[in-house]
Amino acid sequence: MANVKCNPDLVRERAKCSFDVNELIHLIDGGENATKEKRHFEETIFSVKELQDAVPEEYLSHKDRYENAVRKATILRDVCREYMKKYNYKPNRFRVGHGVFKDVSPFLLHDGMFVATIIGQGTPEQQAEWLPKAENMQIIGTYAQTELGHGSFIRGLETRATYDPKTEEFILNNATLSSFKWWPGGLGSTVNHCIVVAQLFINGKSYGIQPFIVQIRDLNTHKPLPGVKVGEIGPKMGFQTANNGFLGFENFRIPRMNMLMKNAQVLKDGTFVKGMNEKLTYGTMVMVRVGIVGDCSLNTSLAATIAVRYSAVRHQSKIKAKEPEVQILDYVTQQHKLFIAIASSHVFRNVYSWLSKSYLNVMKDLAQGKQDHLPELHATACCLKAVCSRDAGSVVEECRLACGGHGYMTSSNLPLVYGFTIATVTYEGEQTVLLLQTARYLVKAWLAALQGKVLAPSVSYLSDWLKNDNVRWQNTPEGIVKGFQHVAAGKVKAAYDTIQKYIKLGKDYEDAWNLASVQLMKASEAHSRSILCEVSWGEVIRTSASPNLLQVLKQLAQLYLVYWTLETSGDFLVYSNISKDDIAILREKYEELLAAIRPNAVGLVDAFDLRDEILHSTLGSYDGRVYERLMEEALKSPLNQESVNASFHKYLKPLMEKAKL
Ligand SMILES: CCCCC/C=C/C(=O)SCCNC(=O)CCNC(=O)[C@H](O)C(C)(C)COP(=O)(O)OP(=O)(O)OC[C@H]1O[C@@H](n2cnc3c(N)ncnc32)[C@H](O)[C@@H]1OP(=O)(O)O
Ligand SMILES: Cc1cc2nc3c(=O)[nH]c(=O)nc-3n(C[C@H](O)[C@H](O)[C@H](O)COP(=O)(O)OP(=O)(O)OC[C@H]3O[C@@H](n4cnc5c(N)ncnc54)[C@H](O)[C@@H]3O)c2cc1C
Repeated sequence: MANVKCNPDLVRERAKCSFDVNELIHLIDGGENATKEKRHFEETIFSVKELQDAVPEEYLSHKDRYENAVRKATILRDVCREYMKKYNYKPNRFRVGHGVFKDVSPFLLHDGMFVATIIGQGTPEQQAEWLPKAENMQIIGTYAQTELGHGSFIRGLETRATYDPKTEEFILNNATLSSFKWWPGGLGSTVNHCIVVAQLFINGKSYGIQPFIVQIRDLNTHKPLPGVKVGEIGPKMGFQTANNGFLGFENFRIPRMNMLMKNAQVLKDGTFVKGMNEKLTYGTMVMVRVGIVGDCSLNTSLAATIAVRYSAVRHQSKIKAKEPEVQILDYVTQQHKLFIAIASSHVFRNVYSWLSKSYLNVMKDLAQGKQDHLPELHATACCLKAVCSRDAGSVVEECRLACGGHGYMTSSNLPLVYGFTIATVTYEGEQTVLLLQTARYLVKAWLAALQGKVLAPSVSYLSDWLKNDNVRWQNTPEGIVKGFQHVAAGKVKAAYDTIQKYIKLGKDYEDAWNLASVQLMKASEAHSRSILCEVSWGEVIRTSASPNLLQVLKQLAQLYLVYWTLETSGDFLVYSNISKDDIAILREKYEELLAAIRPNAVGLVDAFDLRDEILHSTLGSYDGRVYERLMEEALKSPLNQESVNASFHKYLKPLMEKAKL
């Protein structure tokens, strides 16, 4: 990228940077070698001509866009397969995926959930049967759980799998419209297999939801098999190339061994054997929720890179009347909008890495029959997924707005980035629903703290707070982290007390819970924020880096702490010992941090190392040729390929002529 002719503002910005951008790139990637490997892989992918679109895909019809995405998905698969064979390298498909598809791949669910569910829910025999075929793409699959009538409340799913011991088969049925599967990615026209989550019935008795592997289309003709009704659900706000679909069965039979039986089993005679914990059936969702925290880091870095580079290039208005128009990045309000995006991306990355380690530890435990840490993992993954996805959505939208009118252009890519980022708030567990799952855990933890029991590490601050809720406020990062824990503990206590109050008033527990649920949701959010602050600050102070880089990383981590303290200062005033003077000090600190980060802003987004092919943005490319690119992209519009459009003769001219009469 070094020899590209750049916009002079960007050249000046890069010269100002106080740290070594390459050092940060290596830190983010996990080492210099990892960066080399990543770059070599991306170079390979983006030099494949067939993966580059001549016409921006927004101009294609819905059908052509899908077909183009499938075409590219198959080429990408081949190139990756060869590459992995040759270099034994496991790429981050998401990064290049955004480059190749702008949006998401029609194979997203195959990789992200179909294969993962066979691994997580299948017995060794079932894995041996399906995994090689799925990994080789001999079969293509998705994860079909959500129905028209139910997504959040999965115990309410209506698709039925009734066991027939005579033939040793399950019979799948969707008797009602609301039972039709709705949403699964790739289901529309791409996949031939599904993991179908259905209610198991044996001899008229329900055994809860179980996962089944089901072939739905003929492998040669791709026609739906008899008894299968399948199609695409139509255009959405984003995810246009994900090919989301619907699915229903009518007396569709599958062999007994197609129920994934790592947890629960159905024996030949119809005996149901319970698993160690029925919630292990929900395992794929926990894994994907952890992954979404990492996706939030990538999505935020895409938006931050586009908006920061654009803000360095764009000049508008003046700070001082007699001086030239300034780079909009010099407005402190612009810095306020954008630097939290850079900081959040680092926080999400650090927290993702921490959460992934917890996830792997719990998986190891489960393999040995130990499930003590599962509730804590579930609670933590739920609230972090909910808060990080919501934050990422807000940050991306703020970056888009920070680009003014040009941020509204599809060619800025910000609308698309927003489309796939905001989807993460809903899929894999709607945010409120997940926050309330965590609240269940927090309420139990609070009760245990009241009883003097030892709590799991992520909630041990509740016991500390009970012992001493009167800790003096300190305007240090550690003091702020403590403050977030105080807010969370205060909110958990308040929500718990509210439940008790309603129970005393004669309500049953469920109604009391519903009445207190706004507080419970807020307590859960506060708990999540306290984890984000504690973990990210902890990670940064343990980072080994050069003094210059460490200084910048600390500034970003502090910015995150101070930003959120100020955003939620009302909570701090209620639940901690912060004073109005402390808040004034933090405001000043915040302004200092914005000023300190300002010279490094472009260097910081360069360190996300997002190639132009991944950014897909007229506003965010490395060379900063913003206006040239906006015009070049506009000229690609089909309406600009002719000097007079037919509609003039057909409609406009007759209209004008009628007006003359
Ligand atoms: C590759 C990326 C692309 C992804 C594209 C998108 C894909 C999708 O969206 S797939 C569909 C995803 N769907 C969801 O995420 C549904 C969300 N709903 C649920 O997960 C559940 O219905 C629920 C957790 C909200 C509630 O489940 P339910 O069975 O009703 O449980 P209870 O509320 O009664 O809780 C009972 C008990 O179980 C604990 N628990 C719930 N889930 C888990 C879990 N995954 N792991 C461990 N434990 C779990 C829950 O905490 C309760 O515990 P107690 O409080 O101790 O009773
Ligand atoms: C882009 C995208 C891709 C998807 N891909 C897949 C896929 O591949 N496979 C698949 O199976 N599914 C998929 N889904 C479906 C997704 O998982 C569900 O939409 C999601 O879990 C939310 O469920 P819902 O639609 O039923 O929302 P609802 O639960 O109907 O939510 C509507 C409102 O009700 C509230 N609400 C619901 N229950 C409660 C409660 N207990 N307490 C308080 N409030 C509540 C919610 O907070 C929300 O405000 C996808 C969805 C999207 C948007």
